[in-house]
Amino acid sequence: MKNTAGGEAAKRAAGEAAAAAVTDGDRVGLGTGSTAAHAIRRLGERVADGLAVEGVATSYQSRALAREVGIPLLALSDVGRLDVAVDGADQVATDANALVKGGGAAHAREKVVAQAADRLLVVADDSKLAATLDHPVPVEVLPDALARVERVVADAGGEPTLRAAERKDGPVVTDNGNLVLDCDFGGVDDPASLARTLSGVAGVVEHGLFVGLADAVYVGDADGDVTRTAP
Ligand SMILES: O=C[C@H](O)[C@H](O)[C@H](O)COP(=O)(O)O
Repeated sequence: MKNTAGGEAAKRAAGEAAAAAVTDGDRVGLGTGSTAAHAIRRLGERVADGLAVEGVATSYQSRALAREVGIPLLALSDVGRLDVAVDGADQVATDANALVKGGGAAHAREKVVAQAADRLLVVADDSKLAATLDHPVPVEVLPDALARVERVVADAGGEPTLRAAERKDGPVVTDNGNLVLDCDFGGVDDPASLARTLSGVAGVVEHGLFVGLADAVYVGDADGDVTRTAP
């Protein structure tokens, strides 16, 4: 669904619905990706109409978009608490309790923002829902720890693939200067347990399993309808 007109309508509907839940005076985490971008654009329109918010970007991309649409920005490094964050996901468990994120390699900053926010609003089109998470889990890795992390992931039953750059020879390098392993574990029956395992490995900067962080999930469909669910 990602590049279809229906997919785009679904993403827009979800993003704009979550942007409507931001209130005057909020400090807002601005997620990364094509769905969060719709929320950022809508927030920019609301700022132009007088909404007073301050944004904290999760990536180069979301910072550039927020500047373009006129959202005042604070640096993530200066902010310890946010009122709300709006962010996308690569896959969402139907019980809304666990997500896979990091398709754009922004999940480390996204998780800092998600944990800092009083409310995390997740936005997604309906193709992202899954009863069992089976999307490869992005793992951001210190370059020197690559071989070690690959080994641990394999021992845990995963198949790690170093993410390759497009239009550049070699690997993706994150905004933080690290590498990304996309780790295919098949179906993840216990996301919390896998999250603990990955977090315990030295050299793992952050992984893309977000467990128990979402406060609401806005799911859009091709007709532009949005369902809001909470775990
Ligand atoms: O690193 C990127 C983020 O986690 C994105 O929020 C995620 O990949 C979803 O992106 P999109 O809305 O473009 O599918």
